[in-house]
Amino acid sequence: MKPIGTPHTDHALRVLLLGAGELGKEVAIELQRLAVEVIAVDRYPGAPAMQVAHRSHVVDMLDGAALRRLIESERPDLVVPEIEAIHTPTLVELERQGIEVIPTARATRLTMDREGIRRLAAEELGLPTSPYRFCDSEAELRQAAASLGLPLVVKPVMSSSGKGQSVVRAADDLARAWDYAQAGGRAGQGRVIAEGFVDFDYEITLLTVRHKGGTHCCAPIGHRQEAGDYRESWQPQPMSAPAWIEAQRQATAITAALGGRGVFGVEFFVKGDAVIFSEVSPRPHDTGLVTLISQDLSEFALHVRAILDLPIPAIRQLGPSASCAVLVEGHGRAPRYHGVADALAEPDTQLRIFGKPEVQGRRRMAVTLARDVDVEAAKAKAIRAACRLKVEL
Ligand SMILES: Nc1ncnc2c1ncn2[C@@H]1O[C@H](COP(=O)(O)OP(=O)(O)OP(=O)(O)O)[C@@H](O)[C@H]1O
Ligand SMILES: NCC(=O)N[C@@H]1O[C@H](COP(=O)([O-])[O-])[C@@H](O)[C@H]1O
Ligand SMILES: [Mg+2]
Repeated sequence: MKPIGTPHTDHALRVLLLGAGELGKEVAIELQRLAVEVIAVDRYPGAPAMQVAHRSHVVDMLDGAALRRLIESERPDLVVPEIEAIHTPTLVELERQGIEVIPTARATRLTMDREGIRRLAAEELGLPTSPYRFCDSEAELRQAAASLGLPLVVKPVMSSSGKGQSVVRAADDLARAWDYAQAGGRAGQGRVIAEGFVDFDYEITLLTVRHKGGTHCCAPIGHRQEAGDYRESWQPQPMSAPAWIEAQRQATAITAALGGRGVFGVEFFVKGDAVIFSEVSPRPHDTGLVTLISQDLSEFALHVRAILDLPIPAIRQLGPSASCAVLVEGHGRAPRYHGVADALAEPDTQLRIFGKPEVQGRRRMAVTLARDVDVEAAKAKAIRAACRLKVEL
């Protein structure tokens, strides 16, 4: 890795962020603190990370030719994907030509497609997962339901944050689930995964950092999801000793198979001592926003240290903590935020407002963060803060 230089000069160390949402904004801030030049890219202007980057581009990252032109003109030292919806075959080609992709181009290709990561985890590494089938038509979905049984979770193979995802509890719902997945998938029509419903006690994200000194799993993050999107997360989630050991084993195995350096968000379902792999993000995870208040080095700071080949000698926990997503529904541009003072009135409370320029439907616009004597108290405090924030569209 060349040394850190001075932004806006020939000596700058330059990072290109593919995706400029709330997670990228925090990564950009951490890079800015070290005088790394940040170039933020997204599909729309005014995206959160663009607001704190040195410069930005609006590009359709699913367009391989446009992505190649952008990367070849910027010649960044590191390409850091922040979302899944990227033309990853182009990243694979560019990596062969010497462009460094975080964590690796192959990891971004495998994880942008639920089929790639599921086959790697279940079929190559033998990790326990929900039973599953891939289906290309409603008829195949019916066959999957007959063989796997109900309930089933149906998801487009290319989607995130629960888009196009639904739970089928009765055979009558299969047609609706198929249509919903077709409308909600990122690349339009296409393949779905049908997964047997896992009846878990709780679910976790294990933030796993691969860095020059080795691999480290952060304390487990518990979270609650609604409609496939996270609502609250907390750290640490209490776990039995065998489940904790098994989750770390699986997280180490899947991240080693993906390779490269950086933070991964490894998602598991836990039932008793049984740990079932769900999926993994080869980048900071939304449920990991809680680490902005729970750790001395947040997942964003850890990602930056890992990708710049800097040491991570210790990660300190600051106390039981929680985050609460602020979802806004409606239609409007340039929202205004009321009740910020009320939201921040209690001790050990923080807020991040992402600065997204508009809402069309439902969108996560902010997150509240809280620390308290235990995770239940922290969660209640984060929810109270979120309720006090009023977003005017
Ligand atoms: N097979 C399953 N059994 C039970 N619950 C499930 C199953 N699959 C998904 N879920 C629930 O739906 C949530 C979202 O699923 P998943 O993580 O696969 O979607 P996603 O769109 O990739 O979300 P994100 O991008 O936010 O991680 C899970 O966290 C879990 O709560
Ligand atoms: N679960 C994935 C996730 O949380 N991704 C985060 O949401 C942004 C997109 O938000 P938007 O849909 O509001 O533009 C992404 O850019 C990323 O920061
Ligand atoms: Mg998920």
